[in-house]
Amino acid sequence: MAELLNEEKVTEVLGRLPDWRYEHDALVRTATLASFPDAIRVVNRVAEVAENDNHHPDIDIRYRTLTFRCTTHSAGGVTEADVSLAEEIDGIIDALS
Ligand SMILES: C[C@H](O)[C@H](O)[C@H]1CNC2=NC(N)=NC(=O)C2=N1
Repeated sequence: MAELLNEEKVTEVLGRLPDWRYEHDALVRTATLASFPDAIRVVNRVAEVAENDNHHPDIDIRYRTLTFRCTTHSAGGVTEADVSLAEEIDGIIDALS
């Protein structure tokens, strides 16, 4: 079972992930892209990475604005897998913005 991160560790992680926040047992980030196709390109790339990692974010798509929620469903909260996925999502957004 993946180990849940405690409050102190989550705080430390958020220091490295300035675009993310901790909300209801998940790391959450919102990003607005230049167009709807650009947003979907980000979603498609994240989907490939998530599938490869076997760790999937919740994704909310509203026109150009994406909201990613990273939580480990099987653990009921944030684990290292969510931190890694958040970092990968940041890289994809930076690369496709
Ligand atoms: C069977 C499959 O490995 C599991 O359902 C994986 C898939 N992706 C997952 N993604 C996330 N975020 N949490 C999980 O617990 C999880 N479990």
